[in-house]
Parts: sequence; structure tokens; C-alpha cells
Amino acid sequence: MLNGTQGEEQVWLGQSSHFSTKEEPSLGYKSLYDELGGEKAITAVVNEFYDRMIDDDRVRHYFVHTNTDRLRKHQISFFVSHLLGGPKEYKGSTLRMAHQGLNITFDAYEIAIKHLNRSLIKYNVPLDIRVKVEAFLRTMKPHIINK
Ligand code: HEM
Repeated sequence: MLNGTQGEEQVWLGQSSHFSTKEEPSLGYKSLYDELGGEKAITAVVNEFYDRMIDDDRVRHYFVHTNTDRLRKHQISFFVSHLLGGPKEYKGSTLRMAHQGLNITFDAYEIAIKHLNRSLIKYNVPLDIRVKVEAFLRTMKPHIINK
């Protein structure tokens, strides 16, 4: 399944190299990390997601004091991969600490979910996996929005 390009490189999503060989058959469980296609695929989606957020007048202001290159890298390498069941360990601050003082609203959170979903669609991630990713992200909402 060919899904999109990132620079010169072709990116494949919804398919895991870990589970696609005959020598190593699936045991019936795949982490979301694997279902999305591992680090390269997640990198493409996260970059698309931040491009969309920064391009959106309704939420751009949240990122003005943030080094977004660092944020993208941190998200991809240490956080998203790890929490989606990937191999890396996340040693950053807690979600609540990272978003403290940003006053992220209910609406801003919903906008972020929409942008993430559209980013997954852009890379042809199938509906069943998109549903799982969205459900997973929604578990974090209480730690992120301002209460
Ligand atoms: C499920 C949704 C979200 C997750 C999993 C998430 C995750 C994270 C993480 C792990 C960090 C820390 C990164 C680091 O230490 O470098 C972070 C920072 C940040 N997040 Fe989120 N986030 C989410 C939603 C949002 C939303 C909805 C907004 C704004 C509308 C937002 C704005 C930010 C900003 C501006 C920072 C950087 C804060 C700083 O520079 O100190 N996040 N996020």
C-alpha cells in the first residue's frame, strides 16, 4: 500500500515491516506503532499534523513561543512512538506539565484531533486504525486541556 511521499522518500503506512515477513508471522497482536508502519510513517504523520496546526489561525498562537522543530522531534522520537507501543523510552515532562499555562481549550483540542485525523487520511491510514488512534489520543484529553 503506497501512501505518500516525504521529501524524496516514499512512505508506507498501515503496514509493518516487523510483521510482514514470512519468517516472522504475526502472533495476532500489533501495537498501534506497528499498525501505523513504525517510526518513519509516524514521522510523516506528525510532521503533517504540525504543519496543519501551525497553518490554522484558530490554534497557531499556542505555538508562538515554542521551538516547533524541537517539539516535532521530541514528539516523534520519544513520545508518540513510545506511547503507541514503539520501542523508545520517553523521558520528557508529563503531559500535564508540558501543557501547563497554555490554556488549551476544549475546542482547540477538537481541532487538533481533526488535524491529526486528516493527516492520517492523507497517508491513507485505514479507518479502523484511525479510530484506534483517535480513541487513544482522547484518553489524554484531561491532561492537556485547561481545567
Ligand atoms: C493528544 C494530544 C496531544 C499530545 C499527545 C501532546 C503531546 C505533547 C508533548 C509530549 C509535549 C512535550 C514535548 C517536549 O517536551 O518537547 C507537548 C508540548 C506542547 N504541546 Fe502538546 N500534545 C497534544 C495536544 C496539544 C494541543 C491540542 C495543543 C494546542 C492546541 C498542544 C500544544 C503544545 C505546545 C504549544 C507544546 C510546547 C510547550 C512548550 O514549548 O513548553 N498540544 N505536547
